[in-house]
Amino acid sequence: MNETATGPVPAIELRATTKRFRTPSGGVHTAIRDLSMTVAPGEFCAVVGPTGCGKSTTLSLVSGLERPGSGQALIHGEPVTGIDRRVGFMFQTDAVFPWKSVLDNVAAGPQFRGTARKDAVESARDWLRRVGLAGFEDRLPHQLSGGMRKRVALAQTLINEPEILLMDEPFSALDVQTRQIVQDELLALWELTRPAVVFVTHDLEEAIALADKVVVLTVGPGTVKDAFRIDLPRPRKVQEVRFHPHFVAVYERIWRSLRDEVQLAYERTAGTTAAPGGPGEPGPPADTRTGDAVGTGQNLTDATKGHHH
Ligand SMILES: Nc1ncnc2c1ncn2[C@@H]1O[C@H](COP(=O)(O)OP(=O)(O)OP(=O)(O)O)[C@@H](O)[C@H]1O
Repeated sequence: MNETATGPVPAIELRATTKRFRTPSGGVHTAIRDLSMTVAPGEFCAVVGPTGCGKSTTLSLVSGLERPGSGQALIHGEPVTGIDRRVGFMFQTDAVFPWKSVLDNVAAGPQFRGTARKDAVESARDWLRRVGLAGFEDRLPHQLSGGMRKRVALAQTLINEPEILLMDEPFSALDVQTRQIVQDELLALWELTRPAVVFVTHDLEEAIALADKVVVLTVGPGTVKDAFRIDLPRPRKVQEVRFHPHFVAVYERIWRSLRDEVQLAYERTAGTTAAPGGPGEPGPPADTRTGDAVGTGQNLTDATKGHHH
């Protein structure tokens, strides 16, 4: 797919955004530099990159929590000027009211947006059923398992029917089995309303299993290094898609791009005496060819077919 100008207006667009923060010591830290990317309406985009490269900062520009120092963040072609009701969030930590029941937590969003309590509660019941929590409406959040709390968070976010869904490592605190279940639930629910998604993760397997497109950021200040199209069939089950014949090839291709950045980030934090072998290779054993890192970011590589444009 060609990402440039002529297509429909992207749901999300970052145009050459740069973001600098003041550091406690009075210096300036550039978190992202000249970062450009787009997400089409209904597209599921995962963003991977080494620690500290600016993934969360990128999300905060889309959410309106932060403004770019230069460049532009756009939603449906309009500059982001603040928190937008069309945007939903899900973060690593759950944003629940601990003193409210599960039902009231899920109903809170629509009520805040002006829906009458009765309708909000009815809709919350529907969403709790969809995430498999019928019967748990009266529990308090702390009376649920971590996986169940994630489902509450999903219901809480999706009940507002966001056109854009921003997720910052939402499942990283879960054990592997629970994570896979909740990932499948996310995909099934996403299919219902198809928001445009930006999903930040450290886990390349998760990124590929979920996304239509995986964007690799460079070591900080982050900018887009590569973007890979993931042409695995949908609907997907994350456990099954891992065994798709293309999956390992896709993984290797993207890891080759990501690996150098991870290595650089590691060497920075380890000083000049980086341990040989560095951070190691997560995931499937790769047939390790070194270093044919590609392109300058704006090209979209079809990871399943292996062309670099
Ligand atoms: N409000 C802030 N003030 C100062 N520096 C910040 C601020 N927010 C982020 N940074 C710095 O900007 C850089 C990018 O941070 P960010 O959280 O976006 O990275 P990340 O890729 O999400 O990291 P991780 O993968 O570790 O979660 C980091 O060096 C961070 O310390």
